[in-house]
Amino acid sequence: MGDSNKGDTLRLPNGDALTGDEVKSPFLIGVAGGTASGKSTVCKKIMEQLGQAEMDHTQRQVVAISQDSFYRELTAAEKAKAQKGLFNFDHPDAFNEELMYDTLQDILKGHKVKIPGYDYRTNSLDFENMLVIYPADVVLFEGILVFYFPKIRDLFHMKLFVDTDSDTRLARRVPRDINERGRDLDAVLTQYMTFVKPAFEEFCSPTKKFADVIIPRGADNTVAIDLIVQHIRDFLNNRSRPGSTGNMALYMNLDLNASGIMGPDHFGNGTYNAIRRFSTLCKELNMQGNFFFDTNKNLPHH
Ligand SMILES: Nc1ncnc2c1ncn2[C@@H]1O[C@H](COP(=O)(O)OP(=O)(O)O)[C@@H](O)[C@H]1O
Ligand SMILES: Nc1ccn([C@@H]2O[C@H](COP(=O)(O)O)[C@@H](O)[C@H]2O)c(=O)n1
Repeated sequence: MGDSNKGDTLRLPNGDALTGDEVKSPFLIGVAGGTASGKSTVCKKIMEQLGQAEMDHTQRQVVAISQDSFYRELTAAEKAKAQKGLFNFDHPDAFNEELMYDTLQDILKGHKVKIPGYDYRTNSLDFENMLVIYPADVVLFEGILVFYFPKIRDLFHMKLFVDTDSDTRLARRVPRDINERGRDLDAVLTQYMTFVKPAFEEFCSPTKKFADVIIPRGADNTVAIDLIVQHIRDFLNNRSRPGSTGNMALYMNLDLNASGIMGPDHFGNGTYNAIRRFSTLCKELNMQGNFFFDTNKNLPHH
């Protein structure tokens, strides 16, 4: 970070100030996309390529969290409905928005947090298997509706949308739900037609416009994943550089389409060069159809 930033107030993407010990705030990446689009697989690949997957949880620089941990607890009547496949888990009301927001805020403040796992067989949060999220440099938060709630959307430094066609998603969801989530074929198809598909069209798909980067074909798009991995590497290197304040928000919260207005005086030269490299690569990949970069920046947010 250049001297020009000394004494600046460090801020989260939503404008909240960070002070003192809180400056080791992680770079928060939102990963949205329809069911079975490959969100978890993309996150897993990113973690693997960064050598994080095999690392002890307490030591990881990059961690991934699922929005499923923020489903709200169901009433007895809702549980009964869910067991018959009659509860809509794809509607925004199925999530605990406040808890999700507070937890992400805690993470951005560099705090250790505990979140429950999720058990699809019982449609309930799994408090027996709490996940401890240790402070990290980069946090990936993935889920179908991570860009739906404006307050939460504004917390992300970077927003990725995994864009896989709906036939492929359904073809992947069916075996996954049968083999891993304890469902039968009829129930999967009925739930898909009754809730999943209409909710995708109403709530998830429209959030694609908020993405900074759209990844066609999900985890198959190795070019896009390599680029994102390289970008995160640049971050991690920049953060560990002597003299860096460690504040990712100042590094990342920028409009690359307008990056021509920023000169090396704004950042250290290493950071500036990393941004330029990223920007150039994005333009090239965009032209090759591997990546859509910031396509809808000017659309209204609602
Ligand atoms: N590129 C891919 N090729 C083949 N199968 C895939 C691919 N990406 C994901 N899958 C499979 O599809 C299913 C859904 O993928 P997942 O990453 O869990 O999606 P999401 O997190 O978006 O629901 C999983 O069984 C996963 O193994
Ligand atoms: N008890 C539950 C909770 C969620 N679902 C479905 O999971 C989908 C979201 O997870 P992905 O990994 O597919 O993104 C969502 O479409 C819900 O329908 C469920 O079936 N049961």
